[in-house]
Amino acid sequence: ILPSKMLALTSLSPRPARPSPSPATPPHRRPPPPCGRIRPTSAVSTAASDGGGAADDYHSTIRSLNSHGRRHVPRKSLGQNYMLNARVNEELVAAAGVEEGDVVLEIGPGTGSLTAALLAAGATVVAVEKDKHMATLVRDRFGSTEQLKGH
Ligand SMILES: C[S@@+](CC[C@H](N)C(=O)[O-])C[C@H]1O[C@@H](n2cnc3c(N)ncnc32)[C@H](O)[C@@H]1O
Repeated sequence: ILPSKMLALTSLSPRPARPSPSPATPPHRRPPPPCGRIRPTSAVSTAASDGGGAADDYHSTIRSLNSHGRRHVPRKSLGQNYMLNARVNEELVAAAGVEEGDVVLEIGPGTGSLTAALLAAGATVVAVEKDKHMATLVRDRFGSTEQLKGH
């Protein structure tokens, strides 16, 4: 079943016809395809830029990602994509029924955007982040507070 579905999807998106290679340029001499440099902002979600969220969170997240004199490139292998819309995080926290005094285990806080909403709701957050750069970023973002325990 799966292969035929995949074929059906492929048939909905036909590839544009390739231009035939110039006879003067042998295949092994063709220049590589253009590949633009990945800008850090293009590699993260831009939910806030659609007008649906808090602009401050978007800008502070981008600043955090590029702090410490480095260019953060999200790692696909770690599923690194980040929520930039503070309102969505607030809705997630409300939907989960997180209340003052709750203890929440957050696996993979990333930039700490959901962490911020959890802390604002009065929860104590135990955050476990595998990427040491992201872990540093979260520590820097919130400073030392009894409400956040990072690992
Ligand atoms: C989808 S991103 C985080 C999203 C974040 N909660 C937000 O709202 O922006 C997933 C995070 O989990 C981290 N991560 C991936 N594998 C992990 C693991 N095994 N243990 C802890 N953190 C992990 C990644 O480094 C990344 O920061």
